[in-house]
Amino acid sequence: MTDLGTIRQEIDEIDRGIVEAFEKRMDLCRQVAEVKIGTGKAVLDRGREREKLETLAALASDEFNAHGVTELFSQIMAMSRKLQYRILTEHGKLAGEEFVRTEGLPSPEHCVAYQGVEGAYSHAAACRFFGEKAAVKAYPKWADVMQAVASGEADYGVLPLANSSAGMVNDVYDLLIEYRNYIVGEVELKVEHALLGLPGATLPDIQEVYSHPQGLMQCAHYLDRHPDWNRHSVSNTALSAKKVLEDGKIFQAAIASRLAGELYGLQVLESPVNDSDKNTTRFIVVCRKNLCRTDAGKVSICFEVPHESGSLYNILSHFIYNNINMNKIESRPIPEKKWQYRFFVDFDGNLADAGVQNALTGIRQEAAMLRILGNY
Ligand SMILES: O=C(O)C(=O)C[C@]1(C(=O)O)C=C[C@@H](O)C=C1
Repeated sequence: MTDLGTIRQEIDEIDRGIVEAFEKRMDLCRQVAEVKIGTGKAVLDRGREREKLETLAALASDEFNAHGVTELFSQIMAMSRKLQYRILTEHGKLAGEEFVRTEGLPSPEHCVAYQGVEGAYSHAAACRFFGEKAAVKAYPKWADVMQAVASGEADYGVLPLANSSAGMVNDVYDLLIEYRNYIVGEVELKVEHALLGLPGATLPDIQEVYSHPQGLMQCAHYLDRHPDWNRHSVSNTALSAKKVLEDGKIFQAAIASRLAGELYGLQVLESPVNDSDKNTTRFIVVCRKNLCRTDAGKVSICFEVPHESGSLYNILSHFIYNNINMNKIESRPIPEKKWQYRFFVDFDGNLADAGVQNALTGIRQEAAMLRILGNY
């Protein structure tokens, strides 16, 4: 039997040959990129790749190797594309060039929009980001906030995007696509809910509890310990406090902030009632203008991929290849395309970074849709 050392020597020699052939191939791909820049032809040519994979797989001696050859050459061609995107980027074909770079965000001229009523967590987030003196304006729905920003009625809008216990705020993700506003900032707020009742009410009086669905979700374990309480959703936590005051019923309680309790003259029956003491909501600040702070360190994008095997993997490979740290991925259904999804990804970086530009150039060409939602 041949010993391991001898076999390995032979493998090493073959591998050297593969590297040499790979480098020759990449040199040719460099030339392909120059031609494509000249002609404006897209880097990705699915037809050519499919044909190549079929031809090469047919050269293999058995099915196992045919599968291996398909895998190997898919990767080689993916590498070739990444090299070409880099060259495209070097030639100034930048993804994300539509953004206007700014040292700091301009102060609001008109107002900052938030959803709910005074005392809402979004109100607190707006004050945290823009300062207590900023002119804020409440709107009934999240879509109204987006619309006010899109129309210029408000300079900025503050919306909750995710909560550390209840997860993503689906509707706000969908609104980011529906409206062409940009994310220009973010603010995290530790959320501590209180159970609020009318002055004089006690815990045993309570039968009906009102809050925003997110508030109810974030206090689900606490509420489970009171199975006889009926839970009701309203459009905002602070609004639930207002409602309890206005209804004047001793058996009603709201789940909202202490501040909302103070504003609407309710008393704290129990606090905190959220299940996790780390309960934190991440709010985004949106603007109609495509502003990007020069020191921005996070990019948010949304993309759709063709409905075929491996397409998400291919898109994510652009982050790995360009050494980009992706810190969040979420998906939302595309209503017009049954069982298809759009993806929302956050990653570290600035649109001026070469790696970010390479990755976005690749994703722009290979995804069915790409939107850069913001760099902040
Ligand atoms: O032939 C091309 O057009 C290339 O860009 C080269 C190549 C390859 O590496 O073979 C790479 C990307 C295309 O999707 C198809 C093929």
